[in-house]
Amino acid sequence: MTTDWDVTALLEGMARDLRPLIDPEQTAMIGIFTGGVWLARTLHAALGLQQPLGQVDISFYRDDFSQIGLHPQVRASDIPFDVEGRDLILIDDVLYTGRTVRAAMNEIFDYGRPARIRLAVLVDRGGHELPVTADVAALRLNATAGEHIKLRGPDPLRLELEQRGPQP
Ligand SMILES: O=P(O)(O)OC[C@H]1O[C@H](OP(=O)(O)OP(=O)(O)O)[C@H](O)[C@@H]1O
Ligand SMILES: O=c1cc[nH]c(=O)[nH]1
Repeated sequence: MTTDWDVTALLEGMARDLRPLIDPEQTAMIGIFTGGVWLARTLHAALGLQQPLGQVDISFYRDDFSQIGLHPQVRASDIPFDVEGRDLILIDDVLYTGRTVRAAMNEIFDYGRPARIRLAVLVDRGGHELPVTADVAALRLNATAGEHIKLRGPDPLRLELEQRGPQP
């Protein structure tokens, strides 16, 4: 697959696709640590959202928490607006199995019951294990099990393809 990815252009595409889905006064955005928060900062500004940006760290909510233990850099989640009845845009860098998104939604529901959650990701790499789909994805790939798509940053943001497992 081509790996000549321009993250700035991909972010512009995400903002363009999100614009018709939002009400800048009411819609709120939440980024998932770490890469999702980097992207959400740019998208939040580009879309002129008036609710403050939220962030979630799903380390304690993962369904494989007991297997992988605690991430060395756990940060507190911060949702500085009322979630109840609100339209939310959840941002992450990569959608793979869908377990991170599921965990993020579990955490968000601890704050209240949103009216709607839409998911926007930089890359949907395929391989979903849960019924989670992205409403907006700048890139949709069919990555193999041995390929890992990694967002590095925050400045500059770079999207890289790494080989981490057995080759097909
Ligand atoms: O759909 P999933 O199978 O849950 O995978 C997607 C997640 O994997 C990566 O996070 P990772 O846990 O590797 O941490 P990172 O944010 O530090 O890269 C990525 O940032 C996504 O959040
Ligand atoms: O390719 C992948 C799979 C899971 N998480 C990532 O960040 N990239």
